Amino acid sequence: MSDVKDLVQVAGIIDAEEAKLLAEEGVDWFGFPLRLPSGKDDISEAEATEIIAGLTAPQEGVLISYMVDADEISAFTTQLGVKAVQLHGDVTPEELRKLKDIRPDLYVLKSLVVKEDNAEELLQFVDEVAEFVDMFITDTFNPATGAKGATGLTHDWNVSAELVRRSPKPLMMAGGLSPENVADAIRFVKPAAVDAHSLLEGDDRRKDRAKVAKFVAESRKAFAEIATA
Ligand SMILES: O=C(O)c1ccccc1NCC(=O)[C@H](O)[C@H](O)COP(=O)(O)O
Repeated sequence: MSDVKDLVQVAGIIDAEEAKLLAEEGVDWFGFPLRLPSGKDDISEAEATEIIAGLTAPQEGVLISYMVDADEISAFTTQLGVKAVQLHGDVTPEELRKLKDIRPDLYVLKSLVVKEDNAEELLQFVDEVAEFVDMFITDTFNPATGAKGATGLTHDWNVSAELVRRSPKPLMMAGGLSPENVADAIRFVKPAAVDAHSLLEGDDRRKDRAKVAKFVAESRKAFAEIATA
């Protein structure tokens, strides 16, 4: 997982059938939000562990977590058998440093949740923690609900683009990405990776095969374009 580039992640896997669909459509990383503060996980830890064990490289399972304690994060990733964790909570720079110290093998993604007026704060945070993080992921804040992830909302892509320019580490872009807008997002922001959840679902709240296929195809096409631009 050293040179992570042109990667497509889909988050919010709810069962083995959905994971199989995503694998068949060429998704690289599979995000499992677990132990959410709401207490309402979409999948059990046991089923997530089984799915993760069945993935074959370059496919990887990623724990999406609000945990903020390095020891707890480390223990939970070991339990699940994941090589990567996406930290969505307010983890301090000290805990990020500790996590890197105790688990140099773990690929750590830290979220940068974009609000109306916090671009400068995010840029400073990147400067502060980049050495303890392997990748950043931008996401969108929903002021109406306070949600920091899976909002289905886009944010100001100028902020994501500025974070890409500033960060010495690769950046995954997320927040309201869909089959229709992902290519424009990649061309504008030039991220190393993209991620989506809500807008790949059908009315039954499961991932829709046609939407996933188009999201992957549009992403690959745009990544190829920016590589040659
Ligand atoms: O995916 C979730 O259910 C989730 C829940 C709580 C925090 C983060 C979560 N996911 C993180 C992701 O990587 C999502 O895919 C990302 O927030 C984008 O979601 P969306 O805007 O719905 O595409």
